[in-house]
Amino acid sequence: MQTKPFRIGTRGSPLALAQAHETRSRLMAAHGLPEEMFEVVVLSTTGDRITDRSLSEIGGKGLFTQELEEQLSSGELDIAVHSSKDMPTKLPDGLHIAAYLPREDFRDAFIGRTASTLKALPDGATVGTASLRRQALIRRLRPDIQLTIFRGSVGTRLRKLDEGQVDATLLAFAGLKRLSMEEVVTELLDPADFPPAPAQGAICVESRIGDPRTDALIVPINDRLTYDAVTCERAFLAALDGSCRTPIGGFAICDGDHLKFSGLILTPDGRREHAIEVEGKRSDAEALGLRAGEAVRAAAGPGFFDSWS
Ligand SMILES: NCc1[nH]cc(CCC(=O)O)c1CC(=O)O
Repeated sequence: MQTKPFRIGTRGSPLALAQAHETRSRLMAAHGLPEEMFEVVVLSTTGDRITDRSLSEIGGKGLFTQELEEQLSSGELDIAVHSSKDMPTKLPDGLHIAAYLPREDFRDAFIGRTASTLKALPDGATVGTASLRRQALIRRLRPDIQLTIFRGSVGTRLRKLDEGQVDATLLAFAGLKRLSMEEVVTELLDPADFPPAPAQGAICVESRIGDPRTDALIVPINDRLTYDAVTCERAFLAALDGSCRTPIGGFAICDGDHLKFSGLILTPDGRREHAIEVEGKRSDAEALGLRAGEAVRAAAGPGFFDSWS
């Protein structure tokens, strides 16, 4: 009997490819299947083609996922592998996140050229980042710093740093580790005062709802701790509408059956903020995230969200 290879869709950036290959390796190991059973299919997305503007300017997170999701819905792909952080909170009808791989370190990494820590940067130093969250968190700690929009792949950003375009940049530690580039990191930022983006550091597998062949393959590679933590974080984002113009940080930590979530929203200038902590049962992960999002939204009041839109 001839079996069609299982088609794994991914973007073509080095990080995306590393994530797709990790997913394939885990599938091969979980089922004892040979590499030929899996085909990694590389697609270019709108987000990959536009690299000179910030994501919020060009329309947000969906730009990295749309092409993959279209091919998934049409049956061209069996799964799509993504950075969970890049996933919109609402997925197209008929698709869902079927699994999360074991999460990598979710902290942000500081990569300094003229100083090794954020605190030690000279007055008025420049930092390159396109992330509204990182910009707001930097402004909150170091209002003197000049921010430059920095996009492109991890390699592109590190090259710009090397060329001296900025004094420092920030990247997800997880991405650097997956690319075996962690030696460039000069400081790991403490999530207590520099919370990561919700879902940072977690690879997710998106598939069609009601596709038993795919479910049978995917379910064994799901990491339940990651699933619950990221589900909570994404619920927090969803409760806040996940607008990509709102700087939002947050992370959940699972310990046995217990889950603790810490979230933060701030204004882009980093001057106003609302923090929240909730904890409870891991099985209530989604409800806890929603509750945290609703509480922080109520505490902030509508004026908080209007003040910059
Ligand atoms: N938006 C780009 C993006 N999406 C996911 C990661 C890192 C890997 C991860 O969070 O899993 C990155 C790069 C970065 O923020 O440094």
